[in-house]
Amino acid sequence: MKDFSKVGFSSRSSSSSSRPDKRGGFSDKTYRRDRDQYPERDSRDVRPNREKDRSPENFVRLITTKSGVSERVMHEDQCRVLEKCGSCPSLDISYKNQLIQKTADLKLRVQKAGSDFSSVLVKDCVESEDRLGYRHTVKLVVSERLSLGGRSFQKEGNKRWIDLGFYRQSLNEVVDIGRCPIQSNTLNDVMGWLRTGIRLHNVSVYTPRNKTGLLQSVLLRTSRHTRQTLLTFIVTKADLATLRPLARDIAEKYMNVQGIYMQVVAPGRTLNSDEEKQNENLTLIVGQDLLEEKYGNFIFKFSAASYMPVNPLLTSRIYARIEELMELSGKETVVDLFAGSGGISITAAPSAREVIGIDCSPHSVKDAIRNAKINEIKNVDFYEGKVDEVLAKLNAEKRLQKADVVILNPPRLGCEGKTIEHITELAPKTIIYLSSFIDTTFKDLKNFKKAGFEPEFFEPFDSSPGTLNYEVLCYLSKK
Ligand SMILES: C[S@@+](CC[C@H](N)C(=O)[O-])C[C@H]1O[C@@H](n2cnc3c(N)ncnc32)[C@H](O)[C@@H]1O
Repeated sequence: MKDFSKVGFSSRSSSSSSRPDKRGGFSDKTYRRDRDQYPERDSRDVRPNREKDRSPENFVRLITTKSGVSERVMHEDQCRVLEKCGSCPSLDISYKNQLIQKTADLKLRVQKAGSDFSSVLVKDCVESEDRLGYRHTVKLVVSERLSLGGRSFQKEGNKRWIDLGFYRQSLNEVVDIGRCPIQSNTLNDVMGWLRTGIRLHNVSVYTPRNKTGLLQSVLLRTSRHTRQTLLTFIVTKADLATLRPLARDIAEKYMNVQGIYMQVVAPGRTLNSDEEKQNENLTLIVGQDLLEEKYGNFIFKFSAASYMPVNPLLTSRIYARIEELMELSGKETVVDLFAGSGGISITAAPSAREVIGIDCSPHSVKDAIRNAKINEIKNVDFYEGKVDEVLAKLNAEKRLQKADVVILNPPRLGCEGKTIEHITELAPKTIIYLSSFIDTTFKDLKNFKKAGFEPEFFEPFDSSPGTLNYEVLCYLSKK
């Protein structure tokens, strides 16, 4: 276990050279100089707020047309690549108005979804207590710039410029996100060490044009509670000889880095969510394989391969709200579908008779079982497999034929196969659907409605301030 009182930079290396030191490590001074090339702020024009632009309709229009947002609120954490990156179109709109905008956006989508939902109440968007620095998991593309301002780096010997970021909208170019204001400081610090380390350890970067190079992207996840961080290098081939010195150096320099992994993915191929979940080619290079996070009063340990929510403080709030909506008296059977590492199951368990959690990821189920043990929860059973298959099996074996409450939190495309049929066979009084992609959720809600489950309200939660994303709790009851 690492000593978390020692967070931040280590001062163990005294070398000030920009080359690796005798042990192959790089110096703090080099790191700081590299970091200063990516300033956090930039000066921008502040345009006056105009009262007439503040109606919800205007906000929806402003974000969808992208033409001249007229309310700009400068705050000290302004992002220097706001427009280039494009991920946070409402970062410089006041937070109060971001919430109004998201509520209005949901109302519009509910209206558009048709007459099935037109009379359903849409509640106000619940705020995120962390408005900046809330993002605790991210996947970043690694790219190497070969020239800057007309100067070629290659012609100047071993100088290199490494970018970590996202593909620029509609262009095949990576925008380095600098010190990203919506990202936790821990992740921003690790990114700084990464840029320096990749450069000084001479790790080659994959270039789609030439189809050469080793490092494609990095997955980072960190804990708000302990700052423990796990890092995964996504590479084109297993090359531990190259990656191990870099991994050792980063783990030694940055005390929060708990474990560093390598994952091999075919060159240039996008890592789809199934591959991320299966993680067959995941190898631990240095350190330990778990980080510890806290939601509400419960402790959770996550491995690098299981699903981990992005905004921890808001996640605690959503779990607490789900538990409240379940109205449990201690006699109920609760079924938690797409249960991940067990967050909802474990939060609900103390108020229920029993909880059954299902997820297809073996890593998440392993984490969920461990998390139940850590929190001394004994009335939860987790099952691994596809939701529709496991529900059918549990029903056939008479292990699960009835439930009082079903909570489901599926991935982007919603429910597959006979999932909805199997849920309605359990005859729950309440169904709670937590959705990150409301447009695809309407399809499932229509099927629930056909089976007699009416949506009573939609409650949005601002999981990603500054961006257009939010999550929605849909509360359904049997009519
Ligand atoms: C949005 S996450 C749910 C997270 C979880 N509710 C939590 O609070 O951490 C979606 C989960 O669904 C799982 N999953 C995706 N497709 C599935 C399927 N067909 N059957 C079972 N689980 C699935 C993924 O492994 C992932 O853990």
